[in-house]
Amino acid sequence: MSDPELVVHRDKELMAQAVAARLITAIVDAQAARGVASVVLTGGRNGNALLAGLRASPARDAIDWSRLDLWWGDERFLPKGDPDRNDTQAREALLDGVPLDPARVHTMPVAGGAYGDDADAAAAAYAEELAAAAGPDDDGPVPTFDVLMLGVGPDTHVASLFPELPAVRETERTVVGVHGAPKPPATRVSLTLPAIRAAREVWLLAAGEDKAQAVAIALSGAGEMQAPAAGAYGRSRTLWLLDQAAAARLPGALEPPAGV
Ligand SMILES: O=C(O)[C@H](O)[C@@H](O)[C@H](O)[C@H](O)COP(=O)(O)O
Repeated sequence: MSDPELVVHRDKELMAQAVAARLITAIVDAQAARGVASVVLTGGRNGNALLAGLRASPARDAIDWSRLDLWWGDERFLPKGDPDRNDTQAREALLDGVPLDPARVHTMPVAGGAYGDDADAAAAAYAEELAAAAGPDDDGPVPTFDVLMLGVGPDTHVASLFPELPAVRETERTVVGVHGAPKPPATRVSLTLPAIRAAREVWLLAAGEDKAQAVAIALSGAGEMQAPAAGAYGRSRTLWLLDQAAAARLPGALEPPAGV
């Protein structure tokens, strides 16, 4: 478990550019160290904005796209190609524009596909895919992701782990079906906290004043059942990437130095 570190950017546009640059460096470093990099993508506006920023960056050519594994932290359980699916939005923002190896793009199952409308079966299949990718050096049935990104919701949810719903209490399974989510669509598939904590680095993204309270709660010692973002940490690094509006309500002791 690593303690949270905070980086506060002037606004959400600059934050997207800076996180894109940070992600390029992290991928290049992981490929240099281990040959292959693995990244877990997040849905949401900040996640999509940083992918678009990455696509626009000339430094993206430093990445060997054929040696990058992509996974998702959660998915809205909707049919293939649905514009509200996180993977559809990621493809539009970046993935369709770079030479990825399709076998390394691990999208979550679609509704109406092999698992019909059974989100629990879809989750179990994704758990198997993760287990198959885990090697002897990994601690359990999930690969050690290099970077796992999570957008933080205004209610402190991350991935599709919403406060007080059963998914946030899961301690065994690595992926679960989520039913009755307060943010549409109600049915989702999500990594659980134990799977999230398998990552080397967890990056939490929040921008805008509607996130300020959630950020303050999650970083002020709240429990993970009430504030799932508080339970999201990486093995070696937990990085909160914020804009000034989202950082505005942090208690004094947590406030980073001004002027970033
Ligand atoms: O499926 C989803 O809806 C997302 O994965 C969700 O967890 C998102 O990341 C947060 O709600 C933050 O979203 P924004 O960045 O749009 O505020």
